[in-house]
Amino acid sequence: MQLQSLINIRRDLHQIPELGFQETKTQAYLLEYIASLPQQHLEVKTWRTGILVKVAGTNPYETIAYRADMDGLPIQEQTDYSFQSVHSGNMHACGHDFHMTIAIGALTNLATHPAEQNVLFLFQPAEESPGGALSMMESEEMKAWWPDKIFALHIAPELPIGTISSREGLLFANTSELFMDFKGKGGHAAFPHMTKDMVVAASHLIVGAQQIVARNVDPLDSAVLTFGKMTAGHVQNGIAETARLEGTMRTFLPETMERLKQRVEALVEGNEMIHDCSITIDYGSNYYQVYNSGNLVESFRHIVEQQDYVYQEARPAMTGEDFGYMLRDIPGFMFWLGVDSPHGLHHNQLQPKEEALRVGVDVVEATIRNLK
Ligand SMILES: CC(=O)N[C@@H](CCC[C@H](N)C(=O)O)C(=O)O
Repeated sequence: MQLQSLINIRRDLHQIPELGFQETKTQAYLLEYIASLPQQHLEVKTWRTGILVKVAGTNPYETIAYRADMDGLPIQEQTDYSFQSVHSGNMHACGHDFHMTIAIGALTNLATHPAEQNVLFLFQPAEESPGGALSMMESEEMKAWWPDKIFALHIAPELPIGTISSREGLLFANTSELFMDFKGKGGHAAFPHMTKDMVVAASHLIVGAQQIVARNVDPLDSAVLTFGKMTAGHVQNGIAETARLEGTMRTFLPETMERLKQRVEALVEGNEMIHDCSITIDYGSNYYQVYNSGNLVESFRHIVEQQDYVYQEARPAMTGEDFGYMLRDIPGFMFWLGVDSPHGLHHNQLQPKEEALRVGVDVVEATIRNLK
């Protein structure tokens, strides 16, 4: 498939980012494209807003799957692209437009020149939140086409084009979302003694939370607790009755996540007493670590090097991915694809270079055909 065709598809998808399990336009776009391919080797199913495409092999001894996530993020795009998101407030700021386009590129080639084994393309909704991998795996559609091996990629803004990076074992962390709702008593800014100020309570909790990792996690282990969003109050001269914190926790060890949750709960109890308020905790969605199968990563490294791309050993990252659930039950791996963007993942100016689409398709197709 020509680079320009890949670019056109990526740009179309980039314009219509949709949040988890709302990917109806994205699904319709992909289904229309898939229907335009030669159909003799293809079978297509939908599951919620996702799609499963099976390409029959010429001498099938197993099924290998490639998974592409489909959802965008609730971020207002600030790029100067002529093909900016037309869904105000949503953006493909995590590269899922790339992931889907690369799947489409490899699928297009395989539809006319199938591999020996069966290939399953999984277009999976809701990676960012609330997580689609686990429920997709539990669906009748996926159970009927259960693969023997699986892999996926993620764009890496900090790596140059042509560089591929992965590692055996742990690649991404265990994650838990963290939502806290504060309820106190609002009032006039001039009468603080008659109120329970939730701006102060939430600020106090944020500062206290900075000690949780620093003083409860073994320095040789790793964890992160980040609050990415804080909302409270209505007016500059009023005292806020409610506040909400939204964040995420990341750990390399599953047991460290349990420790973080215990300490968060203790901190919340303490803050309720100090500020005479109520605080509820919701852990939202939790993702299982991404743990790569060693022998498959080794085979993958050979495939990358045979294609004259650069293979670089990755460090584990505190990113999360619900693809971890797929790797928990199916041998496989995930890798980083260099896209050389000056701005990183989840940034409102993420601008991956489109030449990386060609590299992605080459590597995915070669992996499907040659992974041992
Ligand atoms: C690759 C990537 O950026 N993934 C997301 C996954 C988010 C999981 C969940 N919504 C959370 O925030 O815990 C990430 O932020 O790492």
